[in-house]
Amino acid sequence: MKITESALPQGQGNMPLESIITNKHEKVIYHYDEATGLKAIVAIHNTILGPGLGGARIWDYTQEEHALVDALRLSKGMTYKSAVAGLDLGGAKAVIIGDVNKLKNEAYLRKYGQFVESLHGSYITAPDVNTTMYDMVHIAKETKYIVGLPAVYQGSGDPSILTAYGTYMGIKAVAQKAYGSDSLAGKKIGIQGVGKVGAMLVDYLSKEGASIYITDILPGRLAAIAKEYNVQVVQDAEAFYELDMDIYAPCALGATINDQTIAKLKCQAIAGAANNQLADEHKHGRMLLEKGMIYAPDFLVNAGGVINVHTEFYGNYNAELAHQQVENIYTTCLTILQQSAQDNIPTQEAAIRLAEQRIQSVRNARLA
Ligand SMILES: NC(=O)c1ccc[n+]([C@@H]2O[C@H](COP(=O)([O-])OP(=O)(O)OC[C@H]3O[C@@H](n4cnc5c(N)ncnc54)[C@H](O)[C@@H]3O)[C@@H](O)[C@H]2O)c1
Repeated sequence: MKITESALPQGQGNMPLESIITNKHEKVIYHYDEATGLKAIVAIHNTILGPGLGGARIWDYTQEEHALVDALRLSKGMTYKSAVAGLDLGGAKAVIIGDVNKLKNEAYLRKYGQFVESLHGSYITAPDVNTTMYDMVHIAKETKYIVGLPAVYQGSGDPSILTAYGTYMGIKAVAQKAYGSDSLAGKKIGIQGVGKVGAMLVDYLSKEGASIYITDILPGRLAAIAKEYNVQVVQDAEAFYELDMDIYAPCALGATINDQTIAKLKCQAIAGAANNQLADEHKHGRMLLEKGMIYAPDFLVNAGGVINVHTEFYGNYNAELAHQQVENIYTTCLTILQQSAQDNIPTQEAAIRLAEQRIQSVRNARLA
């Protein structure tokens, strides 16, 4: 089976189910509840470093196989994200199938919480597409294996704040590599998508004196940001790729780095918060390398959110510790960029290699 981009909320299309299944997931569980209409899949990819943590997304998939593919792919991504961020967490993801507007209510969320509880902590749930930190409050009535609650419930609150900070660190790291200095003063930076993360990124970049270009499909978002900050608004989404910018920061959708956009982009570097930026991880990672364009791996740059909830899971939420750990994205990113240059491999591959080495070394330490 092949799926197309439009079938998924975000991410890579044309990925055969068979190739994803060979990713060696530890466990995949399907749960159906007739009374509430809950249909959920939890995919646990790898728990060598710790319990599998990943968000729960609700999406009205046209076919249930698409949901399975999404769960398998995203849970594997979480394994790498946590491993490369140095967290004691494995990778997992929950995908809940259905129309969020028709189905989501307290009973539905509590039923989902019971399902999570039945997995005895091998999976820890969190907010994702169509699930908010306020939904977590209902889910938490049924399970202790949950993070991402609002601050008033002793949770870590809105993850976007640290995701934006991590993205800012990634941008500074690519600038250091490209220009020999991580100062962003005067650098032309294009932010695609000024939602929760993109808007906060504008704030960091404007404080550093960057020259900021923004685009978004929502004119209201553009107007709100332009009212508050000195930014150039680009209405034409396609023309955005051809801008004379130094750094491109994708903060909207996945798969925006593809055959068409690589041909148009003139920037020196790419670093942004969006998940699954490379339409084809191998092909487009290699194309960027060959074009001499520095690419900060997305799952490293946007790890601020999972770093934030990580400290919530292991005891009391510690904002200061989380902030420090997010700052480390800068150093890790430089290490990966260096490794990629040294071995002439795409940065995404260098990041995956680093994650796999860490998982393997911890596995070896346990066996020794
Ligand atoms: N929020 C987090 O903590 C977090 C963590 C990890 C990854 N991410 C990823 O970062 C990205 C941004 O997250 P967010 O929380 O800011 O989301 P958001 O929904 O608040 O913002 C996304 C913005 O992108 C805009 N957009 C959508 N399609 C677009 C297009 N074709 N061109 C230009 N703009 C477009 C939307 O209008 C919106 O303003 C997403 O890909 C998300 O999955 C977010």
